[in-house]
Amino acid sequence: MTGFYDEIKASSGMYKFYSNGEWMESTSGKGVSILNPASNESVYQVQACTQKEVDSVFEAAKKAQKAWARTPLWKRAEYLHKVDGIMKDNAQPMADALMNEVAKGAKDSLTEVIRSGDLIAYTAEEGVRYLGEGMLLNSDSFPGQDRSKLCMASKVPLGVVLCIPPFNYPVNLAVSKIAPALMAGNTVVIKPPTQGAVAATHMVQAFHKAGVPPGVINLVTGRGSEIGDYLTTHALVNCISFTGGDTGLSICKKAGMVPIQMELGGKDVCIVCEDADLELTAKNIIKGGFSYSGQRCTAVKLVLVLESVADKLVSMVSKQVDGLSVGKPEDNCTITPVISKSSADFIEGLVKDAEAKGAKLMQKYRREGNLIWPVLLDHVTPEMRLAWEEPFGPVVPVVRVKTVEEAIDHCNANNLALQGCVFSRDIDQAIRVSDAMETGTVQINGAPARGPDHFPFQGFRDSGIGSQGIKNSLAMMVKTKTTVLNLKTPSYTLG
Ligand SMILES: NC(=O)c1ccc[n+]([C@@H]2O[C@H](COP(=O)([O-])OP(=O)(O)OC[C@H]3O[C@@H](n4cnc5c(N)ncnc54)[C@H](O)[C@@H]3O)[C@@H](O)[C@H]2O)c1
Repeated sequence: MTGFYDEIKASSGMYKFYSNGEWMESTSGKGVSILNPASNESVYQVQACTQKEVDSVFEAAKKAQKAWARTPLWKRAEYLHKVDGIMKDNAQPMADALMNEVAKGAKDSLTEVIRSGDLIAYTAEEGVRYLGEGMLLNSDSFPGQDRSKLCMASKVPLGVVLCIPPFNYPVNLAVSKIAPALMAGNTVVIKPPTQGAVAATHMVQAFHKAGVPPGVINLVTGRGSEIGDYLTTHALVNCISFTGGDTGLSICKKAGMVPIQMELGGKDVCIVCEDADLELTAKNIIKGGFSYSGQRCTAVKLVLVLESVADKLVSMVSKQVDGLSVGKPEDNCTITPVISKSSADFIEGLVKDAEAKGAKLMQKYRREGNLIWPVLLDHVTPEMRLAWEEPFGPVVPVVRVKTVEEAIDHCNANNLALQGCVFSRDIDQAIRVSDAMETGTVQINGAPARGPDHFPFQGFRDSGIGSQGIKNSLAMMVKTKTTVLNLKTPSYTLG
């Protein structure tokens, strides 16, 4: 009996890439090893695709696009609903891959797959309504015009969309690009992160099994640093949808005349006012700062607390940090090994810098391989790197401020401006602070979060271009086309 995922793997054990409806092995004969963050040992191998293979997937995507755009909207939605069901029915191996590649807790790995299915289904539902709507404009509303021109504005596909997700949500942040792109009549080429590539490969099998036509979805694997530039500057790319870190800034500089969607890094601040509910605040700092070891773009990455309540808050948060579970993703620990040795070294560098400059570590710093025990750092000052840089690890710095304005100024002085949050019992004050914070989203009395996935989601300044969230993502996957009907004589509807 053959299994659902059998064909995505070669007899050598290496995972295949997917081009024009077929699972294939690269002619390079080379693989890219994927290291398990817990052991730093190779756990999977994916194909190191060649530039010629990149060309062929783009050609397949381009060739398939017109026929896909001609497929009725309801039918595209039907395919996506089918993918949702198939993904959920075959979720466990995909979740296992996530656990092995990116050390995400077992339960959270499964949740990512299920949430991704939900996102696909919601996008199909929203897509049939949103994309089905156009606009009719009459010329006589503009000064000096009569009603002899009728303008029909409709939403048309962009063409081939290149989707590049990051390691921390390689399935969810892939489908958040793929589903709106496909609904809008585009075809896609996906380049998953190296760690996360096997989970993404499993995900593509759900599209294959749902009968999505050849060329509509394609997947290439290889090191971003090796084929990344070739992909993003490819002549057949019509849109780049990217989520990741600083790499996005350099992609923006190199990309040509194509729409770009960027969801980049964050330094999400948590402003704690004097009248905040400290129990609620502490709970949210723990959840926001430490879940998935702080490797979330929306993790709380800096607490800015008013001096008068700082001692109490720090003590409450610190007690809960002591109670966090640390260990293996298989055991559903909150704190698991961070993605790589270089990431662990980077985080350690930030902690050591802060310690050397006088920050008070509330927990003893401890590291074994890529596993870093959670640590809260009090008395962090603007001279320390941790006050500004994104650790992407289980490390939360606290800066004590004299006024709310000082906290707002710190927030706005950072080029990273994804999300932030403010805790206050006074809703007028909370709104005032929220309005003054120049970040893409501000949560009032709650931790930063991307979900639910239909909420608009965007970063300001170096944190992004464009707005995602299901409806906004659909809007970014189309361009406007207008058809103007010119009448020989003006015509007016009289009722
Ligand atoms: N704003 C958001 O929605 C959001 C969500 C999740 C993660 N992030 C950010 O992502 C970062 C962590 O993820 P990461 O380490 O995977 O980011 P990264 O920038 O290192 O990698 C992101 C993706 O880019 C690929 N890549 C690398 N070099 C490339 C190149 N030259 N051309 C094209 N692609 C290339 C990688 O293979 C990966 O798929 C953090 O900064 C985090 O804040 C942002």
